Amino acid sequence: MAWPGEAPDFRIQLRQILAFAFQQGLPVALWRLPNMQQAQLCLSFSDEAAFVGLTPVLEPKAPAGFAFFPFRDSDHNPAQFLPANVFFDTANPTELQISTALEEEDEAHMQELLAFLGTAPPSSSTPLTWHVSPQPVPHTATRAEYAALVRKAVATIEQGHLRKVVSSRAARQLLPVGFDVLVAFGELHRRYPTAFVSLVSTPSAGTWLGATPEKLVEVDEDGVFRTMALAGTQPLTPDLTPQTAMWTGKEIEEQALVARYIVSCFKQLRLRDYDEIGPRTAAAGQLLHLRTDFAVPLRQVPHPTLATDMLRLLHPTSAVGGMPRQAALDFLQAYEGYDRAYYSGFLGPVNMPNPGIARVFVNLRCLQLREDEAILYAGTGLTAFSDPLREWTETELKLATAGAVLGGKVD
Ligand SMILES: C=C(O[C@H]1C=CC=C(C(=O)O)[C@@H]1O)C(=O)O
Repeated sequence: MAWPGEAPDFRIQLRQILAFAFQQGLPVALWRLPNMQQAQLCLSFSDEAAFVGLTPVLEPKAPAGFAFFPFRDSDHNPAQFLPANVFFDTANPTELQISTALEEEDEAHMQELLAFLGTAPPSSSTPLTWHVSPQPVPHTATRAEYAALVRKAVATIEQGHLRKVVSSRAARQLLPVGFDVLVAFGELHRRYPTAFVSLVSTPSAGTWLGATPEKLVEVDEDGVFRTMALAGTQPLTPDLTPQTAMWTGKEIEEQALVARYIVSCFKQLRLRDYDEIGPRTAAAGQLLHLRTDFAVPLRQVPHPTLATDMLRLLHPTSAVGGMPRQAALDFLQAYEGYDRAYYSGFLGPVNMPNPGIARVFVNLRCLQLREDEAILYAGTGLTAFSDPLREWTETELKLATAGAVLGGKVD
């Protein structure tokens, strides 16, 4: 349908929809795909309807919406799938797409939304008061605590119980005066053109902003399935380019384990025909990573549910958990010492705007907004060769990606 009322400017329109979602306690997701200019938004008319508990189904007949999954599914951090009741694309700002399958109670929300948009002042200064998670602020590790965690992981690897584990930590930073969540989204959009940039806000999960470089599972408009093995990190300094970067044995091993895990998932599904390109060096903001890209043309393989099956097998990948997978997850549960919540979970649009297209990313380089502070998250892949101080420095570099929208130093 046509945008109700005056369609002043897509930024103001996004602000109006976000203001409505926040005032009404409704879930909302705003995202910008890698290498695209336009942003898209999905608004749901019910917080309860977003609770699904199951890994989303990615096939074309499955519901359309935005997946927002935690690292570890729990009552504190429920798996969510925001139904696409309303879809807005800044490429097409005179239109608002409303789902045809609305429940009776959703109709009332729809009328309220239309009335709100029809009468809201077209102002770029409407304040936005985002949803805040009901969960407590997580423990934030000191440098000494993080070093102890890295040493414990290295010892466990040396004893032969693990090959790799990805430890992580959270950090807190006060929001700058006048912080605006939509301006921050725009800043991530501008700074990180090749990332998946997102703002997800629901009453139960709180508000998350991020710019992730890691694709988990994609099915594109040509029916091609893609995933990637991303690991190994070094700063992108002025004297370096992706072509000239050199990698240590530690980083090569770390990334190879992730690639091998993806291949083992294909094997489990008895899929032999896949393209594998890499590893190559890829830039992500101010960092470089090693990356292997995998692709499968779904129209040429007898495996129509490959994307859903791979999503179930891959999450959490060894780029955020470790190898062997269960042993690494058990180690993190026992020793990491804080709740990752939606950091290193996954997120992205499914069958939206069109059926058959899904783009799901790992929630990295992200932060969670509280009333007056941000919680930032970052992790590092550990092998037998990891050094505690280097790993701490690497988390600082990673925290700075999303932290760039806060100004000042993150501790
Ligand atoms: C766990 C994170 O990054 C992963 C992805 C790329 C490189 C990584 C690394 O070098 O450790 C991590 O596996 C994070 O950004 O918090």
